[in-house]
Amino acid sequence: KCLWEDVEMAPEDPILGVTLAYNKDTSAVKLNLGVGAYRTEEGKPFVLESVRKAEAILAADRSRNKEYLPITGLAAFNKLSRELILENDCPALVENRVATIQCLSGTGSLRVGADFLAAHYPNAAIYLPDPTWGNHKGIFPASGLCMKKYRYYNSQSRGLDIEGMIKDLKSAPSGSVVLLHGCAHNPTGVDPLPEQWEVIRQVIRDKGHLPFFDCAYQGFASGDLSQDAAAVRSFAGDGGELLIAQSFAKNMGLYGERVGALSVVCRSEVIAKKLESQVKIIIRKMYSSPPIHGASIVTTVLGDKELREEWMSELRGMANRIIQMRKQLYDALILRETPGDWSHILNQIGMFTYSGLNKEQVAVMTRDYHVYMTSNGRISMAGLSPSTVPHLADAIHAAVT
Ligand SMILES: Cc1[nH+]cc(COP(=O)(O)O)c(CN[C@@H](CCC(=O)O)C(=O)O)c1O
Repeated sequence: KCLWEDVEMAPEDPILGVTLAYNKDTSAVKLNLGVGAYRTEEGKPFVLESVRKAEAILAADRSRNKEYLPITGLAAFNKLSRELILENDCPALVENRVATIQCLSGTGSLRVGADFLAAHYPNAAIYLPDPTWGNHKGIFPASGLCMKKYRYYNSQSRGLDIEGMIKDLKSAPSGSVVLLHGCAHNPTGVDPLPEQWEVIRQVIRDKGHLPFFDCAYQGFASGDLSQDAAAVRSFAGDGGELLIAQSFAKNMGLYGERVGALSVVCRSEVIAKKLESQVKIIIRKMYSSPPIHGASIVTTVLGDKELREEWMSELRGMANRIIQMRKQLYDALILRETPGDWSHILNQIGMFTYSGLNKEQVAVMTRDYHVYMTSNGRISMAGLSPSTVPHLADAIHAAVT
């Protein structure tokens, strides 16, 4: 018998596998609305102008080399990244209480954070919103954390189940880890209102829970970096501990560069230094040090006033295009008198519409209209353009009538 003959063929990832199926489809009208990656009106991936300019600056700089970065990554990147998510005058920053470590994009930041918690915050379960980004359910158990869930989405109202969420957070054992989406909740596109965030924050602090923010879409949801960071900042400003995973995949279009950061807000500078030293031990044995190029792009863009301004306007442009697609899809369904209330398409925030279509309806749309999306009914709005909205509306209409 050959070695590994009995190894099972693993299933494709529910999100990334959609793209593989899409690529195999030869139809001229196929639509990839699966992976959360921005596309232009022409349906093409988008390299931001501010990023191209930053890369030109880097390429022209003959003093640069390809030496190893420190285990914690590019120091200038770490500083700029934490200042982006937290306000410069945030007490935690002013008192130097934040340890920031460059990691492999959002996924890597979550995984390093999870390994850190498994080692230094043992016996606590991590509570995930129901539903949540699929890979959360892979990352945390891989680090050895016990996973629980808290109610989040109300499928009847298609809104936040704030009562259920608060009840579950209150009944969780004190000191539990609570995973929160900073903005643009994936897959529902439903975010707490500012006043609801304040209730959530108070319950978490009263219970001594440890909040872990996953911030993969800062600036991408509303187009405004501060608005999208408001929830995280309210926690960081209250003096308690906090973990933050950041990603520059979407908001700077650096998907394949794998640029992100894990920040741990502590109660003192001394504790932050000790935590950083322990996170270094975890990273050294995992991948030793992070890639230099993407972090250098982010540092160049954020560190230059003009490039940062240009980036912010490109960010608003991407967010606005997605909002336009929401309006056009909604109008197309109204025009077709498609049965059902579709106002959630307009009310949801960020890249995704959580359509409410079930997996059978999704299967019909794929089979008959070559529309590719995740089986939970999530539609990546960035995959749409004015010319393809009618095709998607036809597919949804057929699926629900
Ligand atoms: C909430 C959330 N957190 C973290 C990440 C990780 O992103 P990265 O920085 O690239 O490691 C993503 C990407 N999720 C979209 C991209 C594809 C994926 O699943 O990965 C998605 O949900 O389509 C998220 O949606």
